[in-house]
Amino acid sequence: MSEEIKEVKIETSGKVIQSPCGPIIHGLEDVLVKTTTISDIDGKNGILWYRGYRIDDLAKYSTFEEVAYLILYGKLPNRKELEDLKALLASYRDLPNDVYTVMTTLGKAKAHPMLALEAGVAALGAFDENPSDYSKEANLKRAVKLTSALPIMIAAHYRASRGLDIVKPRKDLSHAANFLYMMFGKEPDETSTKAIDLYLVLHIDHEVPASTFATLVAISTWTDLYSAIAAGIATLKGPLHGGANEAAMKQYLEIGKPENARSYTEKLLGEGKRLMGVGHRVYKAYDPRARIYKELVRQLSEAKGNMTWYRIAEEVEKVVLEKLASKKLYPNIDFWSGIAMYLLGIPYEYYTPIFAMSRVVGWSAHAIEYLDQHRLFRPRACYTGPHDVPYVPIDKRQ
Ligand SMILES: CC(=O)SCCNC(=O)CCNC(=O)[C@H](O)C(C)(C)COP(=O)(O)OP(=O)(O)OC[C@H]1O[C@@H](n2cnc3c(N)ncnc32)[C@H](O)[C@@H]1OP(=O)(O)O
Ligand SMILES: O=C([O-])CC(=O)C(=O)O
Repeated sequence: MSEEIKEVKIETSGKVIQSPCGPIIHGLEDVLVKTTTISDIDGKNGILWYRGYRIDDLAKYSTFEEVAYLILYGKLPNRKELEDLKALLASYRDLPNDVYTVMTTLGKAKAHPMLALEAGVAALGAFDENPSDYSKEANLKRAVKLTSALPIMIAAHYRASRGLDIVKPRKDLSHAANFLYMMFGKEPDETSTKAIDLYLVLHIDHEVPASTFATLVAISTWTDLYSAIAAGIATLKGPLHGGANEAAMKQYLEIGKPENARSYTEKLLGEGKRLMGVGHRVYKAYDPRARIYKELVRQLSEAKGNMTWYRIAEEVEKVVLEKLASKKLYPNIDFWSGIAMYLLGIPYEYYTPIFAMSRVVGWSAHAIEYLDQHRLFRPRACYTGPHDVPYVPIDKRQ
């Protein structure tokens, strides 16, 4: 590593590893990679803003379509702008037959739907009408197209995995209602639609988590938006990130009943293991999205007449607050979100895909924003192996 790089002074509040070449900011904690006007997090006080609006207000008053407009175009839409976006989303409610085939083939093969979604998004990219157009307008159109496409892909995978015929999308339903309609083949009730809609509002963007960074790294090479989104999906899948919603629900299923929750949680923590749906790199307070969605889960559980999963999570939460709050570890959104999906009859492997169905908007917005302040991401590693090792011909090697 050159002297010049060694001499760079790095100031960070994150964890630093001292290497022979200088400090390494472990996991890039608190490293700034871009400026943004899309979202902001106050991790100390547990506050999240989208384009300056508090998440609490948007969760209370806005639908997914409105918030998608806000994230993509930078302002809350007036009625006409909202209707135009809904019409555009509806106009894109279709997939090329070959993309359906990718999703149904992988569904029948019981491939994890996140893997299938990576493949589906890449396949959709192959059908782009004008792949050499990298303009902001073209990418915004692609972002809307992808937003319409992901729920269709997920529902097609789900139905094929259960040996069911696919249900084609309807243009007259909201984004959330159309998704449930394609999953279950009947128009959903208002409570179920609200549960999905709020889930989508709360997941739409979150500054630069691992998946958004993966999207940014990809787009920084001037690759296409589909490839960058596929990178985001690949990264979201992991249980330390979006995959935690699936992992948290599996924990609750293992616990089985509220009476088992305390001993299960204490045992797991006693063994030094991680509780899924707990902790966050940025929030050192209760995740504001978790606070909002917890209330929806409570209401949905009451409406469905099934309080078991809410009660289990509540018991686990008590232990977390007693034992982990001193380490500033609190439930995150994934702690609560899976329970709502479970109550809607959605199998747990689809919880992270539904996260992606929303986050595709944030990934796209960040990719488009980054292209305006673009520079290739290319960090360095500190090489700690030998140099100039004498070459030994294969027959003389030990
Ligand atoms: C939408 C989302 O992506 S939200 C995050 C979803 N992910 C999860 O819920 C998975 C569980 N949580 C975790 O693994 C972590 O909290 C992460 C990955 C989210 C963030 O972790 P980091 O900021 O990297 O914290 P780090 O790994 O350095 O952990 C700090 C300390 O907290 C502990 N810790 C962190 N999370 C947990 C947890 N879920 N359960 C128990 N202990 C935990 C670590 O063991 C470590 O303890 P130590 O200092 O005594 O060694
Ligand atoms: O911000 C993070 O690191 C993870 C997260 O909560 C999200 O992506 O929604």
